Amino acid sequence: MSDEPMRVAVLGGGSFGTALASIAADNGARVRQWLRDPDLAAQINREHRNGRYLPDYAINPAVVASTVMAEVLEGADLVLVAIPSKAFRDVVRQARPWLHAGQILVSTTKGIQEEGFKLMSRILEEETGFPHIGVISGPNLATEIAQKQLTATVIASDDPETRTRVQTALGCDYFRVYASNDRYGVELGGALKNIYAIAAGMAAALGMGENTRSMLMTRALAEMSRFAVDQGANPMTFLGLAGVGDLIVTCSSSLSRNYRVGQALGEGSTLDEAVEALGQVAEGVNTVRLVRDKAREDGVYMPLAEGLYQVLFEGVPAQEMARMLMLGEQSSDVEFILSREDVRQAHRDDEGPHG
Ligand SMILES: NC(=O)c1ccc[n+]([C@@H]2O[C@H](COP(=O)([O-])OP(=O)(O)OC[C@H]3O[C@@H](n4cnc5c(N)ncnc54)[C@H](O)[C@@H]3O)[C@@H](O)[C@H]2O)c1
Ligand SMILES: O=P(O)(O)OC[C@H](O)CO
Repeated sequence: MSDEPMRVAVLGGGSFGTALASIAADNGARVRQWLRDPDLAAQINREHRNGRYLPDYAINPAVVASTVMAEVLEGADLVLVAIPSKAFRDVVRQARPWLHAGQILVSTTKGIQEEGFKLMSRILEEETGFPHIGVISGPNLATEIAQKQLTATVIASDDPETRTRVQTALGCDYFRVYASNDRYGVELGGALKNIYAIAAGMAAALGMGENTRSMLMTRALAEMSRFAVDQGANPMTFLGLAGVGDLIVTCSSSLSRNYRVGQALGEGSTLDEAVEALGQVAEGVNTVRLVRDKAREDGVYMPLAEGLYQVLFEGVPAQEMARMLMLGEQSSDVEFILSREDVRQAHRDDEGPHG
């Protein structure tokens, strides 16, 4: 490997993109960050601060921000795409003329494209056809990372070079980077947990207790892994940082934007009011709609996603969601040990001919 510093490009000027850019610069990389807003780019270059998304964070002065894609991508070895899912493909298309097959392309985005139910790394693949593609996901609240609180993420790719290069670029003493080859599972975990973070925020605002929160998170894990396995992911991924790890943090912290949307709904706001007050993207709002439709289409049992969908889009009061949870099927605890079908069959047998 050469002694030249790694050249990292970050697309996106939000809080996570900014924190990752600064970590890479701390690790000695030459870092360029692309964003749309020229005033924010100027502020990052002048004050080494992102006043819009992470006002109290001292960005490494070596990070150079720009609104010009060519300047940011020129010579980049690693490209991190930190753009909300709705704009992701569009931004990758803008970047495409400066991308090449030798680069490592990594999505940080925890969302789903409506057309074709596609995850972001799939979009990277479709738009480029390049071989070094990965995704990072884990318990990664940007605000805490900016405070250098200890945490870890997962780099998932079936390409070993992508995994090791990202571990080198981003791993440091407060941000560990673990590896996985289940790209789809890791990416789906990151998208799905946003649904349950909204439900958890709502439950907290409605005054539900710790037992309830624990039940909600655990049944959420069962539901998200059931769905993910149906879609082809490895269930073991959900035992890791990008599964249960990210679920716990996002369902527990009001630093999570998805959790905050849920809290606002539980306090009586409409969805529009909750999203407007947030002023940032909460991917879970869109994800719950897409996942609920997909689960229905594929016959996957997802009572929590269904209940949340009804609260968000069909005017069902938030209190009803808790009731629906308690009225759901009393089925298997861990389906990979005892299948739901076995529990159902036992009930049918118990009812017998008189039942
Ligand atoms: N913030 C976090 O704590 C966090 C942590 C882990 C992962 N993520 C994921 O990473 C992704 C990026 O998160 P973030 O918090 O850095 O940013 P964000 O989701 O708040 O997005 C903001 C950035 O995207 C830009 N953007 C939005 N629409 C755009 C468009 N049409 N064209 C160009 N740029 C556009 C905004 O200008 C801004 O720079 C998210 O999708 C999220 O799921 C976020
Ligand atoms: O602020 P959220 O809800 O988008 O969550 C941020 C990260 O995904 C937490 O890992």
